Amino acid sequence: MSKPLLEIWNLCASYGRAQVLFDVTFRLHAGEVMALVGRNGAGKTTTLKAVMGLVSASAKQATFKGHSLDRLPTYKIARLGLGYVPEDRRIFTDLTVEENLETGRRLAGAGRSPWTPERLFRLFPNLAEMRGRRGNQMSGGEQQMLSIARTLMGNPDAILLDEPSEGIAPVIVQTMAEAIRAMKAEGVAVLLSEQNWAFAAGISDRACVIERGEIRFQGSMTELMADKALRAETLGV
Ligand SMILES: Nc1ncnc2c1ncn2[C@@H]1O[C@H](COP(=O)(O)OP(=O)(O)OP(=O)(O)O)[C@@H](O)[C@H]1O
Repeated sequence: MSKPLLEIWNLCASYGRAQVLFDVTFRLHAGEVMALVGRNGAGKTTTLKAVMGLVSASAKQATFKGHSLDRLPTYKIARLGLGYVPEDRRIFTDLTVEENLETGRRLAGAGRSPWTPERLFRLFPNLAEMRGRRGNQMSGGEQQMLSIARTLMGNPDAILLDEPSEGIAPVIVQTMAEAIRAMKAEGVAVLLSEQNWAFAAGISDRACVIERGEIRFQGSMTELMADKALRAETLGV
């Protein structure tokens, strides 16, 4: 397998005196979709935030494209090409879809074709139909897609998506799945934190199972699908 794009070892994090991540270790390879799955409160969001430097880690060894992330502030991590879409949809509600996309624009790395609004509208056809609409007139699912599209405007090599299917209508969940597959086809690696097992299983190549802040499994999605006992114990599915 190719050299990992993102590599995390022994990540530990606490809120006050309560430790919530214990030696979390995983790798994300270029062009793959990996699901970080686990029950409510297992530590998925904290893992993504700690990778991005938004939660301070008591121990962290992380590299992205060979650069150490250990002491970098969040904006520098993002500039290396690691995009992050939090659960709470960071869009500008007073701006239109097109204006929101412009706020995310950054130059693409050498040899890569940059994301443009037109390319993103092919990925998210429903955003194309509302390009002049303001964020505050969009549904939660539409805002979620805009948040992802805006992050792609920064031309990341990989993107961390926190629960993209949460609280959105089933028809939009399907569009979201197609968009994630298309992102992968365009060469963007995706680390997806998810509680929606069916959604994660349908689009991911590999999976990490996190339970009470510890990684219990890392392997192919096919392997995890076959391990009914582990799924029942750690995910309840
Ligand atoms: N700001 C905070 N202060 C204190 N404890 C927190 C904070 N955020 C999360 N926690 C706790 O840390 C643990 C891990 O939470 P985290 O949000 O990372 O889990 P999760 O797997 O993403 O769950 P969810 O799907 O509910 O977001 C939980 O026990 C949670 O209660």
